[in-house]
Amino acid sequence: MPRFAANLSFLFKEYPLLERFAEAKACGFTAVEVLFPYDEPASEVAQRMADLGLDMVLINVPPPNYTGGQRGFAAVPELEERFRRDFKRALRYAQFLGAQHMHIMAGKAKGEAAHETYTRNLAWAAKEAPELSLTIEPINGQDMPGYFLDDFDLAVEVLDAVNAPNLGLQFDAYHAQIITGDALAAWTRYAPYVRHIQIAGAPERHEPVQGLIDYPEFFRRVDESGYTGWISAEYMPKARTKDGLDWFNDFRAR
Ligand SMILES: O=C(O)C(=O)[C@H](O)CO
Ligand SMILES: [Mg+2]
Repeated sequence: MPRFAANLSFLFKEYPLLERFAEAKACGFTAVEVLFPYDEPASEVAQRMADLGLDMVLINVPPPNYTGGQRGFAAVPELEERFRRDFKRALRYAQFLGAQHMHIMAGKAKGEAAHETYTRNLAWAAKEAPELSLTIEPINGQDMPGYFLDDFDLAVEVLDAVNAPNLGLQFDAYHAQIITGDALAAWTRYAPYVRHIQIAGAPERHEPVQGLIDYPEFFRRVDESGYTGWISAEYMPKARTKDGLDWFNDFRAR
C-alpha cells in the first residue's frame, strides 16, 4: 500500500506556507515535503511539524528559492564554491527539520564541463552528508528549459559514476511521462535507482487521476517492486486542494 506525502510547495497554496501543515494534517497526510522552506525560520517549521506529528520527507538544495532565479548550481562550472555554501546551509535545515531526503538541483548548464562539475559536486555532497539520503531528479526541458538533468539515462550514468550509497534517483512520474513518453516503462527500467517518488497527472500536472499515466497500475507496480518510501503528491490542484483529494481518500479507505 503506497504511503502518500503532501508537497506543500504545490498543494494547499490557498493558505500561507505555515498554515499548510495543519491543512495537510486535517486532510489525513502524516508526512509533507517543502521544496524551499528557507523563507521561514526553521524553528517555526519544526515546531508546527512536532505539534502536528508530521514527518518532513524532503527539501531542496539550494536555498533560498528559485523564484525568478537559478534552478540550482550543482552542474554549473565555476560555481562550486556557491554550491558548497548553499549545500551546507540546506544541510543545517534538513538536519533541524529531520528531513529524510535532500534533492540537489543541477541548475542550467550543458556540455562536458557541466557533466564533470556535476559528478564532482555530487561526490563531495555525498561525503559531506553521509547520514542523509540525497536525490537527483530528471526534470523535463519544457518546464525548465536548459536544465542540466533532463534525462533518466544521464541520471543513471551520473549515479553510477558517483557510486555513493546515500545518493539515488528521485522519480517524478510526471517528468518521466514527458521525458520518456511512458512513465510505467520508465519505472520498470529505473526502479533499482529510486529512493523517492513524486506524482502528478500528465501532461497538465493536475491531480493524479486523469491524463496519460495509469496511476492505479503504477502504484501496483511500485508496491510489487518492494518500494517502501514515500510517494509525494506534487501537482497543481485544479481548484481547492481539498476538493481534489478523492484519489488519496480512495486509497485511505481501502
Ligand atoms: O519540479 C519538480 O518536479 C521538482 O520536484 C523540483 O524539486 C523542482 O521544482
Ligand atoms: Mg518533482
